Amino acid sequence: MEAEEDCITPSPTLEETFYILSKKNSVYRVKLSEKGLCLQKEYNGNVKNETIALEDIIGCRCMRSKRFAQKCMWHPSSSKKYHKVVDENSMEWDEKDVSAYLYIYAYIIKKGKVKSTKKRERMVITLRFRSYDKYEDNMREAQKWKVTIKYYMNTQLKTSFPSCYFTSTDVKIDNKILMILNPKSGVGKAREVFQSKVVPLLTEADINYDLHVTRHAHDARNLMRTQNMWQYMGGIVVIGGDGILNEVINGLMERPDWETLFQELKLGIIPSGSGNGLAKSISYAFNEPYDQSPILVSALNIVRGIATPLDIVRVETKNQILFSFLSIGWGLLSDVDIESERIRAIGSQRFTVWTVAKLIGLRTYRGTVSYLPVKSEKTCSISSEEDHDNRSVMSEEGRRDSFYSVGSRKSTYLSAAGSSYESLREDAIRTFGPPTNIPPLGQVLPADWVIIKGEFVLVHASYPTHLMTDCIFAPSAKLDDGCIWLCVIKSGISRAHLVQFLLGMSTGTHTNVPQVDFLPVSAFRLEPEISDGGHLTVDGELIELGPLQAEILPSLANVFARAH
Ligand SMILES: Nc1ncnc2c1ncn2[C@@H]1O[C@H](COP(=O)(O)OP(=O)(O)OP(=O)(O)O)[C@@H](O)[C@H]1O
Repeated sequence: MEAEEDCITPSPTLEETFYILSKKNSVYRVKLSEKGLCLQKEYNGNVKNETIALEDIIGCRCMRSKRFAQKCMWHPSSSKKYHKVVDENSMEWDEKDVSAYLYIYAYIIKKGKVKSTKKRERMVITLRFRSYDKYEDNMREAQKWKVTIKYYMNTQLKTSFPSCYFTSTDVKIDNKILMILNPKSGVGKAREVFQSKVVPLLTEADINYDLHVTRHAHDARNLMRTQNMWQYMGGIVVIGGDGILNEVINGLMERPDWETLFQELKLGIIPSGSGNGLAKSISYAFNEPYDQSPILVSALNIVRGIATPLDIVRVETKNQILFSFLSIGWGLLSDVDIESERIRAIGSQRFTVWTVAKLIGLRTYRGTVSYLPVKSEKTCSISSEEDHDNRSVMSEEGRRDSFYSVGSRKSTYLSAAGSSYESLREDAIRTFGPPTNIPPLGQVLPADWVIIKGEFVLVHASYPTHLMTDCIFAPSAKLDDGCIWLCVIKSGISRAHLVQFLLGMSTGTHTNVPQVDFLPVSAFRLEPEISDGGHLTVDGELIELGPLQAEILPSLANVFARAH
């Protein structure tokens, strides 16, 4: 007997041999350990091993035969349909068959059709338990396997995200998820995508969820602010674009309990927008084959329940505080993003078409860009011990009480420290969230800031790698590196270099183009000349043109990701 490859089975917890009735001399030895399943096929003296890693398993269900028993003990789902089964609690079972079945759902990485590409593929492993004469005894065996698999999945989750809520006795992952679907995102197919591609996975993974379909802009934001989010310790997931996730994050920041919610809650995104920058960045960070099946890969992140830290950026304008997870832009790229809205129906191609149009009549904008360079990546957040003149550093107490009114256009600084804000209107919505560590807008910046005054083609900042699926804007970024990656292009750049820059954004080579500055910073300030016009965007959403400053809040949020 020779093994093709070794199964990863460090001291298997459960082990069972299953016979294949249709093939004499063939058996499957199946071993379960905390690493996953080892399927060992023995046929005429040869041994073939296949390992299904635990992180690739999303769930399992016990079933009972509906009409007739199958002959094979396990098979990949891609092969023929063998027989019908029903849920163990169904009344439609076949009395003559005492077998119990365990269906194990896994999504494994396979080679794609194109060389060197990979993709995730569904695989269903069916184990038939029939050693005993009574169905109840066979079902007990199947249940033992199911409970053990779920226990291992749960343990993996606890290790990766200890603050998650679990009941100590029940191994079922029963935390409810809130799904927020934007029916208008992208080309308007989010509902269909959810029903056909996401719901089946949620069922296989036994995920308990509520679905909220947004009715208008700001619906998700209002929901976050006003509803009890503590019932959604399974996470909050948007089915839409980056704009709807931006609403969720800002809505959560409008709650007094924002701090604990951000610690406990996992946020997720199933892409159906036109940009989908964060969904791509998350998969890119963990080397997941996103491009082949973005929805499947993103939904798998969610059903496995593992989370990883994500940097958030605090954005301050003249009249509001915003929280951003993707980008801030002024000039060419933001103009393209906003102006191409009118051809939204053509999908993500709209960006390419509009960029070409903008290059023909290239505009520049006057203003001042200031930034605080990082001292070293990974530690580039602003230290609160630094002694800057005019800096507003808040005490822990002040931090919890800090709020800002987004309903009010005129706000007054009340605290001496300067980063606690109060609305002039009683009923205004308050924004909480961490305080600033940089001087308020309008105040002089410390000496370690770099200040550039002039005329710009664009100023664009990104914190994760991708602005859009096919735009790797900050190739060196990590989800939690504590850096804002700031790109500055001044007027005077040659057309050739600008084209090289734009083309390079799909591969990441644009960062080395001459006349392009690409810098990791902890914070920056933009002071555009309003009369020059142009668009200012945060996470791809338009905001009023005016002075703005941004600073990194390292690892403030947690996002679903296949972080191993
Ligand atoms: N039911 C709705 N009708 C109209 N607008 C909505 C609705 N629900 C949400 N919105 C608004 O739509 C905006 C864009 O949504 P979303 O980000 O989901 O899609 P997108 O713009 O196509 O994607 P991307 O941001 O990735 O480009 C959000 O800012 C949100 O305010």
